[in-house]
Amino acid sequence: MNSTPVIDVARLNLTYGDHHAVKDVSLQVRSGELYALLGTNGAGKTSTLEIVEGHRAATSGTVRVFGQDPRDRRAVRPRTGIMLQESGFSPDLTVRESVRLIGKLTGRTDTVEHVLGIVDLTSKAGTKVSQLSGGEKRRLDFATAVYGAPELIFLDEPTTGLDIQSRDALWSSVDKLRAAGSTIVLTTHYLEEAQQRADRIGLMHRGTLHREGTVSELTRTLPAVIRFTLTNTTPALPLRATCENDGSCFIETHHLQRDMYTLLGWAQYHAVELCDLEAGPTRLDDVFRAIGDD
Ligand SMILES: Nc1ncnc2c1ncn2[C@@H]1O[C@H](COP(=O)(O)OP(=O)(O)OP(=O)(O)O)[C@@H](O)[C@H]1O
Repeated sequence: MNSTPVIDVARLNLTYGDHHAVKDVSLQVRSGELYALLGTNGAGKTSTLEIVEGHRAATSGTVRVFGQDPRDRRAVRPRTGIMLQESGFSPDLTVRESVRLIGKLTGRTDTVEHVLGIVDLTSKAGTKVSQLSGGEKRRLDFATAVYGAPELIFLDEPTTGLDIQSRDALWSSVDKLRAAGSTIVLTTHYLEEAQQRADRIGLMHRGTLHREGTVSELTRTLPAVIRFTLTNTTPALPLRATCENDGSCFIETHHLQRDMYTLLGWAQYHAVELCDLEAGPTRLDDVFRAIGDD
């Protein structure tokens, strides 16, 4: 990996009137990474990305993309693909015309047929944008963002409104772009997508970069959980558990494997059935839920 960051944000601040929307945010995205910028509603993700994308001026701080000021569109735009949350296509243009127009603006080389093939919209090439479904419009958005396989791609909630086949297809296209060296910046409220795919995650809350790290760095401070239901009276449990009147119990643990072994050994010995047994590592959802407790 190239050691010069693709994106370098230092002490970024943005105010809207009296509202301090982005507070002293510093982050770097390295070449080839998939960096997910996640956060609670109104945390400042879109505001931060709009500055990094060159759409908005910062109140203070510095932002460099490929070592350049992102407002220098000629230097940065040809190397960058952007899939915004809401598309800005002209409804009267056809799918083919939209891709051709936006493709030309990027200055990159590609063909309309190729990108429509990536998003499975070849059969809709002659259809007007106004006649596309919501999911098809999202796929068209993605097609224009990846036209010419840019070095840096921003994906803002890319899978919202997509069915499972289209989601899988989109992620497999992202995997191919990454294999070819593209750097990806993702925002999403589907945490499992970030958990599965992000190399690193920046977690924003109330304008600050609240936490940053790999999934395991973010989750390892929180316990894993074992859940089960007891239907009969049993001998005392071998571990500290929280149980409700209906018999449902959970155990929080930082030693999932060891404590599962203890629990299963106990259940086997006493012939206790652990109904609806589940055990899992800490998920990103839990990190989000813990934000308010920090
Ligand atoms: N143009 C604007 N003028 C004034 N305030 C704004 C403007 N855009 C955003 N805000 C405010 O700034 C804060 C950050 O908004 P932003 O859209 O960056 O958050 P976000 O993290 O993208 O949120 P979400 O997950 O809900 O999309 C919010 O409190 C929002 O109300």
